[in-house]
Amino acid sequence: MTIILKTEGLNKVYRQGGLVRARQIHALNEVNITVESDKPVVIAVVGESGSGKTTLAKTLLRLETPTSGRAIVYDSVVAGKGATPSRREFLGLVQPIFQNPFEAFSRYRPVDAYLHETARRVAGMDESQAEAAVAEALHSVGLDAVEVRGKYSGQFSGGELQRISVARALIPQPRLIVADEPVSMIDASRRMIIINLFKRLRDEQGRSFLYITHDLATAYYISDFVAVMNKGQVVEFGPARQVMSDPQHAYTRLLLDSIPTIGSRWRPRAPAAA
Ligand SMILES: Nc1ncnc2c1ncn2[C@@H]1O[C@H](COP(=O)(O)OP(=O)(O)OP(=O)(O)O)[C@@H](O)[C@H]1O
Repeated sequence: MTIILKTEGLNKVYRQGGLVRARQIHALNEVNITVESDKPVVIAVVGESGSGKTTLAKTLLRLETPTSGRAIVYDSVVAGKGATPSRREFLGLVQPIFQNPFEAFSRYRPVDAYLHETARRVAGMDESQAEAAVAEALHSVGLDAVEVRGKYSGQFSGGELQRISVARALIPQPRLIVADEPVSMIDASRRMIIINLFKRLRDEQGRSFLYITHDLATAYYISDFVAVMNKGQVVEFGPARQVMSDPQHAYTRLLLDSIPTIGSRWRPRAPAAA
């Protein structure tokens, strides 16, 4: 089996304030999760604001250095002690999708220029390979390269622009895509298009996803595994169905109960009286 994602004693401590009133924030506190599988998976990371989800994403994306511990993606140590891949190898292994697609693309540069740049610089393609890869990536997210060509971010809806972000992330053919709140800025009616796209890319292209969200309903719908975070710790981790339908930790139950309709449906019913 392949180690799709493993974190070993991952810690991230931020220091805030001056010398006198310095404060330590344990954004990640001994995070240990292991996902081994022969098939690509979607791993959801849920938890309330400030629980450490984004810090975990940033650590896996090498945007933050862990204070201690390490992270492994597809059998390769990507963060912490012993991290080996070069920047280019790393970008061919892990790619990000961020929350706000309007921030990912400048208003003054056509969006396809970003896709071409990724193909040339990250994937090392020549012009004609890049042209073909951009067209193929846009096609896999349901868009037509001819219709996207030369257009600016303001000419797309949030949902379309997020699909273009996904297309950009696909160009280097990464094994894992880290998506931090990828649908929270998108019109509610369009969110499922992105969520179903992740599912399709998992099943048809073999991409795995780390899906960070506040939204337990989509986490339940899409994910194979769920990690529940609270105050920098993973308080519950396991197969999605098990975690959501039979939560073991009080915090997970609290989280599920905070969405009454979903929580009541997911929680096991009390056994009927004999
Ligand atoms: N650069 C930083 N410097 C200091 N503290 C930080 C920094 N980044 C995050 N933190 C703190 O680390 C903790 C975890 O933050 P993080 O952004 O990972 O949480 P989150 O679960 O992603 O929250 P949200 O759902 O609101 O995005 C919070 O207490 C946050 O204030």
